[in-house]
Amino acid sequence: MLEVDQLVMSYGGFRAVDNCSLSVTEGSITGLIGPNGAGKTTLFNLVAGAFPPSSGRIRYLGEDITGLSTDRRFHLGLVRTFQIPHEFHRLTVMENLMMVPPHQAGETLLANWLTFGKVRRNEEEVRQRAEETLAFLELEHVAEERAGNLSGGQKKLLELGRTMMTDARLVLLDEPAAGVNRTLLRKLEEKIAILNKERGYTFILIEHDMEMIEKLCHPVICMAEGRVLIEGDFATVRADERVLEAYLGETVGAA
Ligand SMILES: Nc1ncnc2c1ncn2[C@@H]1O[C@H](COP(=O)(O)OP(=O)(O)OP(=O)(O)O)[C@@H](O)[C@H]1O
Repeated sequence: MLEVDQLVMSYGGFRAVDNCSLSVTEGSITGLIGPNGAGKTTLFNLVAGAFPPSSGRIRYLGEDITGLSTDRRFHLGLVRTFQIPHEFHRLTVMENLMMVPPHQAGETLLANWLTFGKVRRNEEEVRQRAEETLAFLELEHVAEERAGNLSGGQKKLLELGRTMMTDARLVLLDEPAAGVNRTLLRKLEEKIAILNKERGYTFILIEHDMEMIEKLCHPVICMAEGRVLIEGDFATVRADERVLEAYLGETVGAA
């Protein structure tokens, strides 16, 4: 579904992504792990189209998308989970779902109000989809709550819900477990698994929570110093000496 070929991203002279090649199979939940600074988020940004690579190519569903804007990628179903923009904290959970923009880039309140005008034409359809999404995520009881008042875990579920308001095919999840309590974490894992199995979403998931990676991801790709160290099932990757060394290097560095 996705092929990253010899991607390079340099910041000044520093290569955050350094000749990175990997592929992602449709229908998988691919885990992307690696020590801090390995280049995982930079790789996500390149795949989502936040900025262009210094060199290398990205192919998605057989098409070279290296030069495509974020919007075009979004229309092809390549979606990075929506953060809830700051100004949306004052809006309710329901409004946050109903105002998912057709374009992710430049997500501003004004742009969304303009979009809302269009959305009103098929408001019933959108409302129905939002209600289904709320039911799926078990968030109906906070439908009229302001998004800013939600817990960390509820916000992550809402972010997933906002993705579900689009026609996503490949979803990039950046640290979904961060700041989420154990109970909601289990729910988040369950919902990701259902979206994958029953609704056909393919996921790439950056995560430091190894329990979540072990439960959900196959394969697991470990990056270090901007490139792929190893890819395989969780047990194989965890036991690989190069992976241990990469993480150990991080621990020693931090100490
Ligand atoms: N805008 C930037 N300017 C300069 N250097 C950057 C920039 N963004 C990232 N880097 C550097 O690139 C390297 C890779 O960063 P990146 O955030 O992609 O790593 P990561 O694997 O996602 O790390 P983490 O797990 O800590 O989020 C790091 O050394 C980081 O300091």
